[in-house]
Amino acid sequence: MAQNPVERRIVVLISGSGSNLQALIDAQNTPRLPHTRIALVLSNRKAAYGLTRAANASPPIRTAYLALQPFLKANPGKTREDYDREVARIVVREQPDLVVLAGWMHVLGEGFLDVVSGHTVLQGEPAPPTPIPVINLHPALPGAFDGTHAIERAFEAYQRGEVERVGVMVHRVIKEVDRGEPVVVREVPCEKREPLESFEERLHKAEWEVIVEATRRVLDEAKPVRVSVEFLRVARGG
Ligand SMILES: Nc1nc2c(c(=O)[nH]1)N[C@@H](CN(C=O)c1ccc(C(=O)N[C@@H](CCC(=O)O)C(=O)O)cc1)CN2
Ligand SMILES: NCC(=O)N[C@@H]1O[C@H](COP(=O)([O-])[O-])[C@@H](O)[C@H]1O
Repeated sequence: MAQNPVERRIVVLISGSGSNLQALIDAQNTPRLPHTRIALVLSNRKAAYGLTRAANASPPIRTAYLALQPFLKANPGKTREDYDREVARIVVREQPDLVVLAGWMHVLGEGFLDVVSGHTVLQGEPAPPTPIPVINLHPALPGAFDGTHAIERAFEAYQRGEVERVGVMVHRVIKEVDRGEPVVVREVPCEKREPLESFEERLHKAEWEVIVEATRRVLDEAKPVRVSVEFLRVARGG
């Protein structure tokens, strides 16, 4: 009797519209992302539409909100590192197999990274049994346009002839921003003199594929799942 595949759990961190979160929601428990469930969506912006996407999912996905400035105001004397540790506490409680940064616009410091890697144990919380991998979606190719507004910066550099290639990547998250090992890299075509909007539309479509592919790849490293023929048949509405 084949064992029931072990479910893989992911936590997704967002700050905005959540179109990449939506790609993950839609891919859950399909052959693209088998036996995988989003356990929690955490946003650092209350108005992030991604929170609505999570609530509207079927079944609904639990959400949480924690922003840096309100946290500091509510906890006088606490620091950014304390905030990062609180983010880690929220995440680790879900016992995820993977954390995906899908438009999460906050640089995570050692307060977060040391907890999810198991190097630091939070008081009153069990340490994760194994280091929890963290990956980030970034709208640029490795080694260029680190940080925010990368789409616009890369697009303008291409139009000025300063770069010949643009694209998206998902990389592992380390302390150095956008310098972690690439997991999936996808070049996105760009046309000279095309409007930014048409490039952005093409780039986002690539992101929605790359984020699912990268999530599957990293999950399979730790908990490989062979998709059963029966699962495929049911998934295809057979
Ligand atoms: N330790 C890491 N943290 C994060 C990484 C990473 O690679 N290592 N990736 C980023 C995502 N990101 C680009 O891909 C990115 C997001 C935000 C910033 C940034 O400068 N944020 C400012 C606040 C900006 C704002 O609120 O609009 C900040 O954190 O002070 C840089 C890069 C996610 N985190
Ligand atoms: N530096 C990180 C960064 O710029 N991330 C970018 O935020 C957007 C989130 O869109 P979404 O909220 O619709 O998923 C995406 O374009 C992603 O590449």
